[in-house]
Amino acid sequence: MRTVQVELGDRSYPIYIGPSLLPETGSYLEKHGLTKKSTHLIVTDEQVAARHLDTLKQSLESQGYTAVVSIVKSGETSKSLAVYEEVMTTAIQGGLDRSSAVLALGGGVVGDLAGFVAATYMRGVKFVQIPTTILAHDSSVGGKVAVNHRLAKNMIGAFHQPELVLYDMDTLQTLPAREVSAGLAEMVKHGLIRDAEFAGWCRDHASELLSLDREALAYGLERGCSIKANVVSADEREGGLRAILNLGHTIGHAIEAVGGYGEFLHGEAISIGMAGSAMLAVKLGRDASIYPETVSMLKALKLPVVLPEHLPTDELIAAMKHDKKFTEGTMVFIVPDRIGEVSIVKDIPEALVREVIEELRRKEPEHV
Ligand SMILES: NC(=O)c1ccc[n+]([C@@H]2O[C@H](COP(=O)([O-])OP(=O)(O)OC[C@H]3O[C@@H](n4cnc5c(N)ncnc54)[C@H](O)[C@@H]3O)[C@@H](O)[C@H]2O)c1
Ligand SMILES: O=C(O)C(=O)C[C@@H](O)[C@H](O)[C@H](O)COP(=O)(O)O
Ligand SMILES: [Zn+2]
Repeated sequence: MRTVQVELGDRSYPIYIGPSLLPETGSYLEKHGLTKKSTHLIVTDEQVAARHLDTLKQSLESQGYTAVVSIVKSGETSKSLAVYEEVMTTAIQGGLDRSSAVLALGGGVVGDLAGFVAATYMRGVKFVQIPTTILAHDSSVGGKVAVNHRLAKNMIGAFHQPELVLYDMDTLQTLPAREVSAGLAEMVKHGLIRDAEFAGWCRDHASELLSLDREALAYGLERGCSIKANVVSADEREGGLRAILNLGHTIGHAIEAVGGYGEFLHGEAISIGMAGSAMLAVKLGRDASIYPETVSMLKALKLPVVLPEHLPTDELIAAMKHDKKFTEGTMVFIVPDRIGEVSIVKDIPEALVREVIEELRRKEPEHV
């Protein structure tokens, strides 16, 4: 088993990554001091429940824990205020109290939704992340929790750190191929922002990662989580540095919102967004190789890099103006300086963003 620590003073917590962890959840909760006197809440989705809910329930029962369960529909549309209210209803009817915890069993959708419930139920209760997707090596770490608004992603949310992250890699073996690639988008993002060698490693080990080779995955998840943990430890509430984790997200979140939260998976949308940021970097005078190199890494992981025709530029630009980095009337982008290093650049002219959007619809470097 590998352990990555998120250092946040008295809110520090471990990310346990390894096989056969889900059946041991009860023992981990005990080790982390979760009470057996209150009822807890498991939040999961239909696909994950069908595969993993019984194992979790049995593990909790065997250690003397009681939990009620809220099963939401699978997919991004469950990150909504309507579903949040449903989950809250289960928590209230189940009699959760201030010593209870919310356990998120699933991918980033369940994690963000359940986390927002944990952050707000009785003004905040304990939270445990039990991720089951590759993408969730990002979403389960760092405490950003939220639901979407029709007009903009993650618009209604909070910062609420988990007590622990229990990442049972066995669960990943049942992920559909499209979800595997989408998850790898955030993995290579962690390399692109902070570690050129790791970004190259992701490309060079793409076939192992795509085929869910356990050793490659364990290394990739550990390295991705470590990079994320370091950034979060340095800037928990995104006063500055943490914004680098948003590489590709200004365009990516706009694609998700304009696409109606369902057409594109988060990882697919930010892959196109990362290609766009690399294109923007070149337009801003960075080395011309950044764009083809970025695109080659994304394509190796079977990710999209071209923006589909049917998403109107005006709607995308309007959605981008709801980006959380958009302040004081200026567009802020995370711009690669080279592979493995990025800058937070303010005052990006809208005309330049429009140019990138238009080119992103058709352009794919020929030599990639
Ligand atoms: N909070 C953060 O820091 C953060 C970071 C990155 C992404 N996110 C958010 O995460 C969300 C995307 O997360 P995701 O990609 O994990 O999506 P997801 O939670 O929707 O899971 C993807 C799909 O895979 C299914 N699934 C999950 N685990 C499975 C398994 N083990 N086997 C088979 N199927 C399984 C789910 O039912 C779902 O249909 C987005 O909403 C994004 O905004 C948040
Ligand atoms: O943890 C962060 O910080 C991130 O930006 C990670 C992103 O991958 C993630 O998609 C996050 O939810 C985006 O947050 P937002 O603040 O742009 O809504
Ligand atoms: Zn993301």
